[in-house]
Amino acid sequence: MAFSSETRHLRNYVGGRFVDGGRPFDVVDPATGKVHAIAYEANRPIVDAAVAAARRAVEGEWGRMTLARRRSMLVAVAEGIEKRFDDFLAAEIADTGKPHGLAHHLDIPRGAANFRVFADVIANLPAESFEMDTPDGGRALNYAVRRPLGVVGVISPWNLPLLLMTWKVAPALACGNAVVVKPSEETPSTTTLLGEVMSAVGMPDGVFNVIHGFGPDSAGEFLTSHPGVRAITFTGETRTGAAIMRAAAPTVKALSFELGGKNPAVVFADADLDAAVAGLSRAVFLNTGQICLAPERIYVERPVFDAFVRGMKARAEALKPGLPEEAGVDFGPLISDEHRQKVLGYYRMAVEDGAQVVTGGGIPALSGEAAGGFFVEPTLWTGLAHDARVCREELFGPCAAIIPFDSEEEAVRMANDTEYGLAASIWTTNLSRGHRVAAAMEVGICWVNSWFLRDLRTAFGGAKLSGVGREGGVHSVNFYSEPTNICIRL
Ligand SMILES: NC(=O)c1ccc[n+]([C@@H]2O[C@H](COP(=O)([O-])OP(=O)(O)OC[C@H]3O[C@@H](n4cnc5c(N)ncnc54)[C@H](O)[C@@H]3O)[C@@H](O)[C@H]2O)c1
Ligand SMILES: O=C/C=C/C=C(\O)C(=O)O
Repeated sequence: MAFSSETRHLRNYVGGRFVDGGRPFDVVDPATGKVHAIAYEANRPIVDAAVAAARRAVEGEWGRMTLARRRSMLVAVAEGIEKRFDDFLAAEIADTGKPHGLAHHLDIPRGAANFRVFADVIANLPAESFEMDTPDGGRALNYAVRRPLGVVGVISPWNLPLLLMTWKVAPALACGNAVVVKPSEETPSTTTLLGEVMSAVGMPDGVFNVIHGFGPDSAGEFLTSHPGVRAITFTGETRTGAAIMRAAAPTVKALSFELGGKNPAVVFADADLDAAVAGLSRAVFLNTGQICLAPERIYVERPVFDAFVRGMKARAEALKPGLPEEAGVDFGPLISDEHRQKVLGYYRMAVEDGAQVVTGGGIPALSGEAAGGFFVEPTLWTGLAHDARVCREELFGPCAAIIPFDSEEEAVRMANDTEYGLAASIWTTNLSRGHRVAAAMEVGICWVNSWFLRDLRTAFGGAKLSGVGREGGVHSVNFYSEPTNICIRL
């Protein structure tokens, strides 16, 4: 599969080779609305074969490999991605329509970085150890060794396809597991390419498997209900997480979920306003708002409210929508027409609920190929009640409601008044306030005077309906392996 002009065929990757079979389905380029690839939906026998291949890998060469060798395989995968950087870039851009610069700076480099980081993390783990008295006056030593879980199912979304998939695959492999990955049906290309890289670097057969398809009654459900899979790691919508939990319950699998959000940002009057406008306009509009960490509610202290809104409006209106490779384009389409209809429905709902539309609210006028793409305008609202539906439900679009507040207490209360709890972003130059408000946020990740600044060793995940568990650094290791305590009478 060279990522050039012709329609690509994305096959399932099982036991170290691409296999025939499965019902074909179209993969659409959201920037043009045109089909650019055909993927093959894995049926139950293909999923069974993938799980069996993964099992054999864990029990075979991969399971017996030294840590040093396993780590060097992870580094080889990172290098393999870098070697085919342009192919990954073209594949990610074709699936998502995102601007070239964004995929170039974020998605593909992070795909490689995820493998390097976990090759390091796994080499630097302390072993737990406790010495104890025995009832007869002797001594015993306890220590724990980590063992892989076995076969791990990875289910990933479409917004940052390579980044979010490798964020799970890399630590799972670092811990000695084998994986069966089901990428989003909207964005199957980079995961398929990773299969080619795995073969090229000599990864043992079955360590990495790819099954394409959908959720219910398709590859996703076959995987999450499979008795041979010991754990499911999932990123996506909260209600999909609930469905996966049900499917996984009869075989009591370990679960790690990174789910939806309705993230708040809080801008205090003492903030560096230019920095807040620059930081939050990036946060709201990057990847066309399709980042789980993006704020969709911005609370602004009243004295700086008007100036903040003016600044955000100017930034929104300076964005240039268009085809990914077009010069100056920094704003891509939404992932699908279906998602666009959902976002536009919320745009209408905001107006019905009394919003003043500061900017946007519709579809940009584009000509040429981009006219067939799934674009919407970057959109900002004021005048919405804090409990309006647009302020409560995740839109996953390039938009935010901007709401004034008068006291720190009120800001904290409104920010936390949500069933989600993924991320928050606080803007202030008051050091004590920054620490205080950050610690009061009911979220998994809180940034102060920044957003989406990532140290991959830190805990990442969501509170409340935004997730189950934490990944990142040792937190990933704690999910993808389990300790066996060994107690030795001395
Ligand atoms: N918390 C995070 O780190 C994080 C990161 C990125 C995206 N997200 C969330 O992801 C959502 C957007 O992504 P999406 O639309 O691809 O999510 P989604 O839940 O629709 O799909 C995610 C994946 O789950 C699969 N799936 C769907 N139904 C399934 C089922 N019943 N059984 C098994 N698999 C099933 C899909 O095919 C896809 O691969 C947003 O809600 C966003 O907030 C969260
Ligand atoms: O859309 C969600 C973005 C999640 C980001 C990460 O999981 C990460 O940076 O590791």
